[in-house]
Amino acid sequence: MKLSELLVEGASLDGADVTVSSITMDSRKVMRGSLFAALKGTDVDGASYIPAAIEAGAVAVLADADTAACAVPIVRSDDPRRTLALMAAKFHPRQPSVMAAVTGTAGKTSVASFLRQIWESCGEQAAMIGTTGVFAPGRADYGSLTTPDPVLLHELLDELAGSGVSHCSMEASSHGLDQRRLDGVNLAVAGFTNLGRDHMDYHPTVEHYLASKMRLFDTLMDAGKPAIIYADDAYSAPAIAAAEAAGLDVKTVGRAGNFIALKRVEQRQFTQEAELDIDGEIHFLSLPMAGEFQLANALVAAGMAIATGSDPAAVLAALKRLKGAPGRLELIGQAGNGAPAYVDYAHKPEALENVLKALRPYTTGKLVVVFGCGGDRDPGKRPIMGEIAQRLADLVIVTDDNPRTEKPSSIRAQILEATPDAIEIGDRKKAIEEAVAKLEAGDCLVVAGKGHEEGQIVGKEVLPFSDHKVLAAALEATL
Ligand SMILES: CC(=O)N[C@H]1[C@@H](OP(=O)(O)OP(=O)(O)OC[C@H]2O[C@@H](n3ccc(=O)[nH]c3=O)[C@H](O)[C@@H]2O)O[C@H](CO)[C@@H](O)[C@@H]1O[C@H](C)C(=O)N[C@@H](C)C(=O)N[C@H](CCC(=O)O)C(=O)O
Ligand SMILES: Nc1ncnc2c1ncn2[C@@H]1O[C@H](COP(=O)(O)OP(=O)(O)OP(=O)(O)O)[C@@H](O)[C@H]1O
Ligand SMILES: N[C@H](CCC[C@H](N)C(=O)O)C(=O)O
Ligand SMILES: [Mg+2]
Repeated sequence: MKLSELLVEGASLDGADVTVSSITMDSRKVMRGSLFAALKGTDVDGASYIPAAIEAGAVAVLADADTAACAVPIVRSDDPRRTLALMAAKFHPRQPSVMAAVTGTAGKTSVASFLRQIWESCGEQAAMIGTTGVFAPGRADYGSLTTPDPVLLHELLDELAGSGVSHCSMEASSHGLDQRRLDGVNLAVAGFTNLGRDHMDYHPTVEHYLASKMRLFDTLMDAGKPAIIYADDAYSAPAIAAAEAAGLDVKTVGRAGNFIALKRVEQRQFTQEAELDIDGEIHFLSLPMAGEFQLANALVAAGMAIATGSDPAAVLAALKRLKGAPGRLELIGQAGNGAPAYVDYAHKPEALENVLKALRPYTTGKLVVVFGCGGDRDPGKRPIMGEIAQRLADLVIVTDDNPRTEKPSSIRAQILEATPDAIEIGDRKKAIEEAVAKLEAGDCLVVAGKGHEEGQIVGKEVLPFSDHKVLAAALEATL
């Protein structure tokens, strides 16, 4: 493709109009004919790799407006990340015709998964892109980033559209939004679940974190398009205000919802029965999963489906058959004495609090939690999560999550500061086995933090590890 055909608003070409055969933001992936996007990152400035990229065959460079001239044409931009995403969208032009993105601190993966399931059940060719991977008819790829980088994302959307996918849900992480990874995605609907403490290692303030999330509404959506907002969160009001200011068609769901109003909910151990008011009509819903937060996620997903044209009756029918996303309050099994054991992806304070509160009503004996915190991530959440576990569980086992490049024992020590009664077992497998061994009839166990993950990151290495497999084996041994 000619460079001039890839040019977008806000970018100008300094040099000849060459033919570009691929786009990349990583000098190590440059091939002959590539456009190399030199981006300022958190660790390094991509501009320092321009000579290496040209050496490797780059025929053009995309960079900051003030970048010095080099041996190849330069596309200059005041916002190179956005320009890169918009150029990638032109280079890979096809997208599923109905694209949906959901943001929020917790619930994105669940909403994206629920929305895909609803669409599928309504007969659509549906896909989802998120933390757990890419899922589409005949395709299940294990994931890495929640929101892929823009080049990969647009390539993927083009591929999905080409394979017949008409509907696609995706997660919009705050990193993804801030780094313009989703720019250029033609969104039909956007969703918001909630806002809590997360990624304070990346965002300087909560306001910055919220503003990053609100890019979904104020930059990525065209005025008049629907925004589905969960109404019962502490941050619902600012999210509604941001969406209204962007001229979106705001529809709210939840107890205070105007689009889908939750009138009543009765929790059972493995299901919940709800009454919903949609357009003045009361509908009964039996959701086949535990945890009121999952009902909140289901309402956001249902709202997004209805707002993009799905029939409300078909959507409600789909909700009755919904499956939880892998590793989200997932019941793995029961010990020989009947005590249930779950895996959950709670790796941030509000999530841990929610999951423990969701399980408490069905626990006649001890509520047992095994968890740790990831290394190279916000250390501030460690004692907060320790305090939550101390307050809401009866037996706490503090173990390792993904230590990454940090010393595992010091991560554990920061959690243990606030959970003095906890047992410390660094080895995650032993911790899970010990927890199962301590289960008595009436107890309930949740292994939190790693959810669907299939590896444990120690140093720079990913060692095979699955909470699901370890827990299932430990439970099996008690039968
Ligand atoms: C902190 C962060 O978000 N970093 C992301 C960011 O990297 P960066 O641009 O800051 O990278 P950098 O290392 O400073 O390099 C700057 C530039 O130089 C380039 N470079 C670097 C070295 C070289 O030899 N040649 C070269 O060209 C890099 O490709 C990059 O373009 O952009 C990259 C491309 O999109 C991402 O892969 C990378 O994600 C890292 C791996 C990561 O761990 N991110 C996590 C924190 C993340 O994004 N998480 C969110 C939220 C999770 C959730 O809550 O669900 C997610 O969406 O997954
Ligand atoms: N609506 C919600 N409110 C509060 N907590 C929730 C909600 N939904 C999910 N959780 C908790 O957060 C965990 C992660 O859920 P999910 O994967 O759906 O969210 P996410 O936003 O995609 O998270 P991540 O940013 O880590 O990918 C769940 O395992 C559960 O503990
Ligand atoms: N997408 C999140 C996942 C964290 C999962 C948790 N197990 C941890 O390692 O902290 C991140 O990269 O921050
Ligand atoms: Mg997710």
